[in-house]
Amino acid sequence: MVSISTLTGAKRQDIKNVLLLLQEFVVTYKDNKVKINYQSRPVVLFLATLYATAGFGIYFTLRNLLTKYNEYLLNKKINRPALIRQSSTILKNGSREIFISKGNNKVSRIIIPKPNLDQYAADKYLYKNFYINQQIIQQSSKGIIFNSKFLNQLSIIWGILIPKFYCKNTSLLLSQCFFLILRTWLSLLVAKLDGQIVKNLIAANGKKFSRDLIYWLLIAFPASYTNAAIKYLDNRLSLGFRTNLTRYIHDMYLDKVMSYYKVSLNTGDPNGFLENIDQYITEDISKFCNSLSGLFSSMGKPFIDLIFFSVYLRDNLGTGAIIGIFTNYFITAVLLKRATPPFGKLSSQRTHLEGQYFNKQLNLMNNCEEIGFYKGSLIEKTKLNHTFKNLMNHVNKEINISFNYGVIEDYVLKYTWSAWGYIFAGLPVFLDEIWPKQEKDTINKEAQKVDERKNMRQFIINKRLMLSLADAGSRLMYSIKDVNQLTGHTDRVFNLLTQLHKVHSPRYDFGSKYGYGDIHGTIQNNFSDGIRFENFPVIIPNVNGGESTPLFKEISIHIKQGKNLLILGPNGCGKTSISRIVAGLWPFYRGLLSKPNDDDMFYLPQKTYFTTGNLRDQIIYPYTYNDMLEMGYNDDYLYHILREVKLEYLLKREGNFNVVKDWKDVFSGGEKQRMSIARVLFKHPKYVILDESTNAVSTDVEDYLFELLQTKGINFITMSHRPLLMKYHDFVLEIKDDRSWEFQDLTSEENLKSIDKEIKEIETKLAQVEVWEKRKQDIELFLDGKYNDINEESSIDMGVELYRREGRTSMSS
Ligand SMILES: Nc1ncnc2c1ncn2[C@@H]1O[C@H](COP(=O)(O)OP(=O)(O)OP(=O)(O)O)[C@@H](O)[C@H]1O
Repeated sequence: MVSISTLTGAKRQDIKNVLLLLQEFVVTYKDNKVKINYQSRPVVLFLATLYATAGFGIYFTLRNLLTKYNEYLLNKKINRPALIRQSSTILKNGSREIFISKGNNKVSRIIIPKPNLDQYAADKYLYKNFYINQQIIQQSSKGIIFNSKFLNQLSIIWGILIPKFYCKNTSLLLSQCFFLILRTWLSLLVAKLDGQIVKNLIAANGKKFSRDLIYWLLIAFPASYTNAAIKYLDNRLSLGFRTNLTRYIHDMYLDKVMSYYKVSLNTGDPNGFLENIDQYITEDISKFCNSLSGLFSSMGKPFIDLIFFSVYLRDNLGTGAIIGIFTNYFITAVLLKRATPPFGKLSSQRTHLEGQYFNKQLNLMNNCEEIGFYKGSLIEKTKLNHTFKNLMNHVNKEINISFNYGVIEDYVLKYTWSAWGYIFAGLPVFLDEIWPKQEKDTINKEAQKVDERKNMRQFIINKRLMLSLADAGSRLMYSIKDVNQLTGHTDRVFNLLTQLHKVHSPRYDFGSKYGYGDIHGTIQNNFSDGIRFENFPVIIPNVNGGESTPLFKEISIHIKQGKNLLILGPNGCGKTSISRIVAGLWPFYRGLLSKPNDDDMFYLPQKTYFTTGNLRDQIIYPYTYNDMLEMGYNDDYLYHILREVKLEYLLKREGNFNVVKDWKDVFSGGEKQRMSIARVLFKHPKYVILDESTNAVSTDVEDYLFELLQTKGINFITMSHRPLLMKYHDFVLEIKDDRSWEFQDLTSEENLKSIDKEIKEIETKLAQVEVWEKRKQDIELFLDGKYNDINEESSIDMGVELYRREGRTSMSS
């Protein structure tokens, strides 16, 4: 503790003064001189905020307790919650039920409403028509008074953000508006109170000063509450927008149409091509939602301020002053708008470049092993540096442009407008000063003092309001930059939605000029008698659509139920392309394709995909653990499957099925393929399409796996370039180098005979080889001088031939 006696004289005096002042406050309050009006605005507002806070607190606590109780019941119902990870089930009403692991062996349940597929079909035309309208507008610019591409785009996206009036986002938006108005009103009260406090101070009216100080502290509570509420609602609104938009996109992106695949091939249309779509879905949407919700507070608040303050100031300063202020605002706003660089475009370019850099890094991570083997560090570094340099150049350019603009903007908005504010706030004071001068002598001194205090109070209020007005105006101007940035984000999000709608169309043909080509092929699903191709062309989807040349001549074959087909052909002849068309990844331009139900078919791609998750998830992919339980299977069954594909040691090694690893890096090439076959056994489809699915396993394991599939009664269509696989198949479709094809029934009498004949021929040739090997040994012995036991059939001529071939120089031996 510092004793007062130890301080210097001046400091001691200061402290004494403060203590005296405090004492005066206490005494005045004790003497009940300070009269608090309990019906005054600050008190009412304070109490209202207090009650509202308590009300909300009780409501949210009850709600949390209810949610926790429901989760408790749910976790009790589910025996092994820790095993349920990211699983989803479709409920009867079409909504999706998702269980999300919360750690501590607990899960929470989330319901995602059923997507409205009709809406996507209808919305497609909004995006298509937008571009058609834009083209028309560009062609005939006359006659259209007002057209804003940005506002048109935003109005279309708005339908996703707020799909109907009675929804969560509407209530958030209305609450936001309420708090924005409340804040402006509170600012007015604060300005008045400010003026009052200064007036009391000048008048040295301790009683009123204390009262107003109490009011000030009381009103600070609702004011702070309102400010926090605006920020809170801002974040919640952004989250609400993002949820709606992301769900809308996910529903289109990840449904049966497989837009995620089609978008990746959407390279034909240079305007529509979405590079780094992952960045569009993650970063761009988030930025768009943040900047849109932020704009409500950054524009809404100054806008409401401008209206409120100017109405109030008009009463104090007169209409002329308000017109003067707004004329100044308008002129500077127009000038500044002209000087504003294209921030939206710049920010959209930066996002694009950042995406490129991010993806190059991701590519390095995903392929680190391969790059390591190739010793490709240097070239990867060069590429990364190049992309980074592009990004840095752009950011530099942006910083430079922003600097110049920043100087002008700050000078005009911060200082010129404030100076203008001072002038107008001071006007009534100066005018009052000038006007009563003639009667100066007649006015008594006391009245003059009262007038001065009044003037001071009015000046303080006006100054505060004027500065707030200038601040509101400048914030509105600053938000032009935000609007510009929002324009860039909106354009990117709109482009994403347009492309998704384009590829989502069933008639989408991958990049023809308008994206919707002539797809005339007929697909007959639920075909019960195997698979049938009639005049089936294999066409690579491209700008020419169905008109481009098929990879090989059109096929017409029928593989009956229970039979297996082998498709043979050299690299790049189009084997995988057949499965792409059958699986619906590529469009079917012409002909007829009859195939079983989608549920009865399973495709094993050349490159096995491993999902993030545990060992179990790898076997049951694409099913979830919940699905597995519903299908009546358990972990014992999975162990049985692992044994069948000779991978049971994995379970022993890893310990249990719940081990989570990056499985693509853990499994060897052969293990990956055996794991794929395990998936087939789990799914047990009628047909499986195997695309080089056994080329990494040894021939004995390959034999075993094919026999396993046969014993399980699973039919297969195998794509390969190894004729050896014929023995497991009934038919072979061989694609030749000249794009022709040959179809053989390996089980026909004729074929069986020719195979027998071929086997005999091979056996004869093998026997011959054995004879030749024996003779060769005899000759070697002869040449080495050990001629005692040469076979009679061996000849000197053969020896000479061998001698010449092996380049010996002397025949002395
Ligand atoms: N998206 C695409 N754009 C352009 N060409 C493609 C595309 N996809 C495949 N192709 C081409 O189509 C041809 C057939 O490819 P496909 O993958 O069907 O061959 P494949 O017979 O399965 O070859 P492999 O035996 O090497 O697996 C190839 O020449 C390939 O380059």
